[in-house]
Amino acid sequence: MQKNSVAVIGAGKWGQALHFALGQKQKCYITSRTKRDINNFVDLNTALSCEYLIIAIPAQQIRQWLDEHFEFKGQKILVASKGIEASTGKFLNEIYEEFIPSENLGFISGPSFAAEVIKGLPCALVLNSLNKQIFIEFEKLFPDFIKTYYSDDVIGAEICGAYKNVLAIASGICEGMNLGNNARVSLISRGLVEMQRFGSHFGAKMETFIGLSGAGDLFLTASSELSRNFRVGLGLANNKTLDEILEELGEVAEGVKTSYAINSLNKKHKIYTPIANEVYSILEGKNPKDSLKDLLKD
Ligand SMILES: NC(=O)c1ccc[n+]([C@@H]2O[C@H](COP(=O)([O-])OP(=O)(O)OC[C@H]3O[C@@H](n4cnc5c(N)ncnc54)[C@H](O)[C@@H]3O)[C@@H](O)[C@H]2O)c1
Ligand SMILES: O=P(O)(O)OC[C@H](O)CO
Repeated sequence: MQKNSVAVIGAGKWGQALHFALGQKQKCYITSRTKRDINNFVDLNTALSCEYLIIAIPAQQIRQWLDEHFEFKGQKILVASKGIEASTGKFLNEIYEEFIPSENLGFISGPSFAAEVIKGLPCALVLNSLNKQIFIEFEKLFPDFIKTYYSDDVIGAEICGAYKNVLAIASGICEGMNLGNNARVSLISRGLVEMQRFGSHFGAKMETFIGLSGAGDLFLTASSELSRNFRVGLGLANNKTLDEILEELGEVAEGVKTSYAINSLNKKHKIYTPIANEVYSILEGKNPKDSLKDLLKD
């Protein structure tokens, strides 16, 4: 393993933004499935030999990627994805822990549009790990324009990062239906309560929901067309099919598959999640106007 070396795995929007950010203080490698014309682009084996890895591949692809490509050699890993595995209902920390010891794992959360990070605009992020040493080591790698906070609430961060994407779809639907600011903010506020109810069932801490990982990322994602998930919602309200929306988007919108995962988890654990239920139903073909009626009377 190359001591003190850093690599980003996955050269999508977020991988490239993190590569830019981490490249401010030290050399930062990047790799992806297909070769890209990016500074310090390396093959996968070179990246995997780095001491510090930041993995930014879509949530639904993580298990297969770890299974087929990853070899644990003591690397310290920061997970940059946000989502829940639809086929199993597992949170990303649960998947990673099947392959890597938890003391080597950290998880990024908080409001962070890649499009702004790649311009060097300021933001604040949370690095979540059960091992504070992971935070101490990764914190030093981040540039001055990103303020990092520590939390040990890994499950809380994972749930917030995943759930807010589903709520952003709901908010985009609300916006696309021209329901007004009162409706959108009511939806976001009740979404925060719903996300906290869901998360506390799995042991997440209350403080996580009112901080950057929870309210912070939810307010950002559910109120801006920069969000891919919000744009999925706009498309659904405008009667586009999901296939059309995803094709136009050309990037991952994690909230779609995550809403399937939440639908299974809330049935299994009997958690009351009316907004996520309606997003799931709309993705399955329900008319958003019927969802609105049901949400107002539920
Ligand atoms: N874009 C953002 O603003 C942002 C911010 C925070 C977190 N995230 C999260 O980061 C993750 C990645 O998002 P993104 O914006 O980079 O998405 P993206 O659609 O821009 O890129 C996804 C990348 O993953 C790669 N990929 C897809 N399948 C793969 C596989 N099987 N093996 C290896 N690589 C594969 C693709 O080639 C692509 O480079 C998502 O979970 C997202 O929620 C994104
Ligand atoms: O564009 P989205 O909806 O995937 O959101 C990106 C980030 O998660 C915002 O923090």
